Amino acid sequence: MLVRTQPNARLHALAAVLVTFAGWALEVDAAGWRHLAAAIAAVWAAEAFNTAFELLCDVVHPDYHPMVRDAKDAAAGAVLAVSLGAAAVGVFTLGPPLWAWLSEAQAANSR
Ligand SMILES: Nc1ncnc2c1ncn2[C@@H]1O[C@H](COP(=O)(O)OP(=O)(O)OP(=O)(O)O)[C@@H](O)[C@H]1O
Repeated sequence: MLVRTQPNARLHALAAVLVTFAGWALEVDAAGWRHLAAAIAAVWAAEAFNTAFELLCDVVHPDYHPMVRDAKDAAAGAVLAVSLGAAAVGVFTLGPPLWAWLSEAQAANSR
């Protein structure tokens, strides 16, 4: 349902697939997989709660209300915060092996 109805969830799904592929290609170790899996799960959980909250708001108060606006904005902010944290986990987990792979490829090219 999330992927079908929420454009952001489709982006999260694409990011999860890309990160999983990168982790496999870069041979991330068990600790790295733990961090990546926790980050991906946290983003999906936040997205699911945000969607549930938006649907509830729309049922309880379909008309415009500044408090509904603020409540929805706060819930969307939570998704953004978790997504930024997940991006940082991705950079710190995939960055070093990616850097090592790029350096190796460059050294092999210059030989
Ligand atoms: N009933 C409402 N009253 C006031 N503002 C609202 C109301 N419904 C939505 N908004 C505003 O519009 C924004 C988008 O709300 P909507 O329910 O369309 O979520 P969405 O487009 O699925 O967003 P998201 O990207 O957070 O999933 C909210 O963050 C809020 O600022």
